[in-house]
Amino acid sequence: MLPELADLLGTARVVRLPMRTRFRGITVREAVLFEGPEGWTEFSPFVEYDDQESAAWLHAAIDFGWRPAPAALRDAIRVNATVPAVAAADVPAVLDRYPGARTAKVKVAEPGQTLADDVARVRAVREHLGPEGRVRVDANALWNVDEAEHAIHALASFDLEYVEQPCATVDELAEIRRRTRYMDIPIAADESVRKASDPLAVARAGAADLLVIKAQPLGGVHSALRIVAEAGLPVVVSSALDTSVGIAMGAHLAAAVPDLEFDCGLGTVALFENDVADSPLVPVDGAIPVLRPEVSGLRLDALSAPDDRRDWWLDRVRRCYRIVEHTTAL
Ligand SMILES: O=C(O)CCC(=O)c1ccccc1C(=O)O
Ligand SMILES: [Mg+2]
Repeated sequence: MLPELADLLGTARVVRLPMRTRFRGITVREAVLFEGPEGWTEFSPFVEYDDQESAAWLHAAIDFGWRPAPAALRDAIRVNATVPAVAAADVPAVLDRYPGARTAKVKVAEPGQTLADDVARVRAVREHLGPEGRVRVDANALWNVDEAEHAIHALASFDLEYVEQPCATVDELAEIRRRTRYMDIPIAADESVRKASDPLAVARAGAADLLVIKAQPLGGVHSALRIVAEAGLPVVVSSALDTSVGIAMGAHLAAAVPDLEFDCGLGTVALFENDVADSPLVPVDGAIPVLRPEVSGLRLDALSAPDDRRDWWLDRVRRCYRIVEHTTAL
């Protein structure tokens, strides 16, 4: 199942996509695309990740390009709008890029901002979506337990669907979950799943009500599906600021999850100025279709990364391939 390194590298295209709005400190996102027998696939670990962590992302890329996807149980996936840590006044412009979305995920706890900024942003989202909208927030592990308790209490009046990764560790998640139980707001684990040596530890500890599941960091569609089955918790399938190709990987995972009660974080192509497909996987009527987008050669050329970045990424692919070779379940 594992392709030869030369075959992998032979189809590699390294692209750079400018973002419309800064997200997680990122204004330009780089990705490697490969074309396997199943179609185009993506490798895009964040630049600061080490090779060990990035190897799971390469495993995922190979899985999606070289192994048939599991049977799809649905042909469209409802997605949430993703609202970066923008000023409240800019919220309507962000939400307008997600036509038909009934759910929004709002970034909070951004370094350099205050709880008042978070409250104003979440209020603006709630006002825009109306009482029937679903509003969730994501703190990316940036609060300690006391800060989280204070912030969740301040945000509770906006009727939160859940709070994603309020604190960093499994113990802290368990503690904040105990402390906020009276508010009846579920706690979701993201980094505690995708960056943990044991992605099931948080479920086993009873430290979260639901899990955020991402195909690339969890080693691909098949291995993520196994984690979903073993965790026994509800899941949200999300992504990592991918091109339409990586989003398609997430859509195929979401399509195969037995129970999908939450809208998925697969609408983020809307945050980019450009994409590798003429028909990008952006939400229409609040959903994306489960398909592999047609990648455009012209767009790949226009979005090509400069030579030094291409060399950096291909070296990274070589190093990660050596790790995958020795650990693979493919
Ligand atoms: O879930 C979403 O709405 C979009 C994806 C997202 O938020 C994200 C994208 C890149 C890196 C981290 C995260 C995150 O969920 O923390
Ligand atoms: Mg998250």
